[in-house]
Amino acid sequence: MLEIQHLTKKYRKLLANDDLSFRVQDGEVAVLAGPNGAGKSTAIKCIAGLLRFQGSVTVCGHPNKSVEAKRLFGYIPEIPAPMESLTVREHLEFIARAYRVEDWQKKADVLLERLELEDKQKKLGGELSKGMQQKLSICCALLPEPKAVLLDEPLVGLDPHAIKELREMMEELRARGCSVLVSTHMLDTVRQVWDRALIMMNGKIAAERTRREMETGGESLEQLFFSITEGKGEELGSDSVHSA
Ligand SMILES: Nc1ncnc2c1ncn2[C@@H]1O[C@H](COP(=O)(O)OP(=O)(O)OP(=O)(O)O)[C@@H](O)[C@H]1O
Repeated sequence: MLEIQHLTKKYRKLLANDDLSFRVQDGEVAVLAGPNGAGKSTAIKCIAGLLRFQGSVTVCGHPNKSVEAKRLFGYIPEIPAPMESLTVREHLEFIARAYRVEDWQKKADVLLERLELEDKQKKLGGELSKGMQQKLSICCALLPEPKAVLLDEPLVGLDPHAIKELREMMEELRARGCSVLVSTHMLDTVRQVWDRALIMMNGKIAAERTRREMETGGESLEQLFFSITEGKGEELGSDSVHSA
């Protein structure tokens, strides 16, 4: 489980995340949506332990910056950053050794095949296209079979085959009890997958719904998104991100 309590992040005077609290249960896919500048990437980077913040984040009960937590979560950043001088295969070997992944060669083969990178294994990180870098980033995050996965705009730049595979991978992660938090603008693409929707606006969670609540209320994810972001929603401020 991912548990976020009172997460607050300021960039100097800019309050980018304002007291966020939510959970992503085991076997649940939570989608984090919101307009540009709402604070989604900042939240994901804080949860991944890449930024300093106030509040607490735990991964399966472990503080997010602990070694125990880092063993348990995978992170797919918005902008992939492969190592220029390692090949695709060497990236996976590096991850396998760092995380002590058993039987990693077979698991790597499956991931590479699913994301159509099997013929790119000898290419260097610096020689990959943006989409290939993104696919490699997904393979690296999923190879250790994490218990929680953070995906920051993972669909941008992927071809239709990879989008379909990633969607199926999210469903498989959920089926094996993983907590998945995915930030995206492509609401249509995650329509089949999400269990919990978190709509961010002005650095806050402006609305949180489970799929069941939405289905009961007859509301779609898009309707909720526009009702919040076009000013007809709940508890909103007027600026896109407010200063402290
Ligand atoms: N390194 C930084 N230094 C200062 N301000 C930053 C930094 N990174 C982000 N911000 C600001 O924090 C706010 C939230 O940005 P963030 O990238 O988290 O939004 P987002 O919801 O992910 O947006 P997008 O959908 O455009 O990716 C914005 O006002 C942004 O300008």
